[in-house]
Amino acid sequence: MRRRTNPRRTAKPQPIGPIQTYQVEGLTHEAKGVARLQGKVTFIEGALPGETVAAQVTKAGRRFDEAILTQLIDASPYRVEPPCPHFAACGGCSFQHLVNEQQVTAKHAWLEGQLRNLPMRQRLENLTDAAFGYRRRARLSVNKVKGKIVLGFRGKASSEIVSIDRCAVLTVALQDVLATLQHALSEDALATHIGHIELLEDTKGISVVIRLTAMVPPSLMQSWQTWAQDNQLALYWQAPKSSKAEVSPEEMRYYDVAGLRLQYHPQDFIQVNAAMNDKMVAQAMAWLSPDKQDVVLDLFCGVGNFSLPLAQHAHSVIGVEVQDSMVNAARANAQINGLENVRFVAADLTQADTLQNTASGLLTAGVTKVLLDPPRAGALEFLDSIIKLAPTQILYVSCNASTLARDAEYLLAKGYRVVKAGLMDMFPQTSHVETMMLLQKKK
Ligand SMILES: C[S@@+](CC[C@H](N)C(=O)[O-])C[C@H]1O[C@@H](n2cnc3c(N)ncnc32)[C@H](O)[C@@H]1O
Ligand code: SF4
Repeated sequence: MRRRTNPRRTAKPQPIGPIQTYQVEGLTHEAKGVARLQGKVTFIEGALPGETVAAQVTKAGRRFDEAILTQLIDASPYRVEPPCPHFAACGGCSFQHLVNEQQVTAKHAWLEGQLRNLPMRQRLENLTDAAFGYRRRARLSVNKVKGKIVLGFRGKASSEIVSIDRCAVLTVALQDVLATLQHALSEDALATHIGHIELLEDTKGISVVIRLTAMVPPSLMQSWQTWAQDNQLALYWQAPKSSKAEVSPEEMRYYDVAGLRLQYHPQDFIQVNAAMNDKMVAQAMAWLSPDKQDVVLDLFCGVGNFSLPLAQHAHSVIGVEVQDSMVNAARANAQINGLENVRFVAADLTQADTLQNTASGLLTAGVTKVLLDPPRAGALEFLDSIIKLAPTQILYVSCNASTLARDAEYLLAKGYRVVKAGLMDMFPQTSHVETMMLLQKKK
């Protein structure tokens, strides 16, 4: 069977100019060294601040150039040998050549820049944990190249799949499963019928979700079921052309947070870094400090990762989430944990009237505090609906500092002030930056 060509496939950048010497002055949060040559800014892949490097331009723009490092002339004292042998080719990590503390320093400086227009009395805080072995969830692609099965991640310089046998950011148990899977897939008929494979580790154990691109004979599925049993793995299947929600069997997984047990299904969202999730939830409780007078609204609540810990302290909690499966899981989680002061609403928050329609109910409920954890696009569409509820405090958890800055500026104009904010290094070695910000209604 011919594989579809990927419309997003990108080619490896090619050098277009002479090799030149650069003094590197800065670092972007995407791990590109920043240098200037005759006044023009050049972003150099792989270069670090304080270094002298030889580099070659791959893309010349009007305002800046992009270049690749060809020779390290004088190295930074913070440069380290990347622990992962796949680092040069794999697109999963961008920072392994820089000692972890300096990665956090670079992300911190970048975040300060993003939030520069927001008056804040306190300095940004940093929340960190292990630099490797932290990922409890990973999605690997499968492809056949020149007759060989390739299981791995998309590449750094192109979207070709790079074969990965060990991945240093995965939990140790998932690293072992990956190695076993590589071996099992290499000669198996199933391999050509798989789009991607997801690995998950939680408190219950390890599961593997196989997304099929075509139906396969039941005998083949059965032999994989046996493989999974032999390796003490739970196996889930996603049928070809099915929606993300159609993953079978129905059997739920679970993870622990804040002394609670939370069920979820493998297609549901959970935070990828378990140790950082524990710290993040603890920080959210400490910053928002809900007490028995508080009615807390938890927007984008997933399976109740914040809502249920909040319900342990607050008078009551209302969680809002668009995915029915997660709302059902959240309701079950409240029951399992014996929390009767929390309810969950299934609603799409990007629809302007969602909160407005429920606003009268929420107003009667007397919401005092709001926690929101939106996707990258942020929350601008419904900030007015939140403001109408007049919460005394808003805790904003963000995976996109630029939409956070925009939304916080809006809240500032509407009578809130920023109490504090902090960087959460959820994904060390990568350029992702997560932020938590506490806003307070001015008296
Ligand atoms: C970043 S996750 C956070 C989930 C949860 N707070 C946690 O910590 O596990 C964002 C959540 O927002 C939900 N979501 C995305 N778009 C939404 C929308 N338009 N309305 C309501 N929920 C939405 C997603 O399904 C997902 O569960
Ligand atoms: S994602 Fe894994 S395999 Fe890829 S560079 Fe990072 S540690 Fe290595």
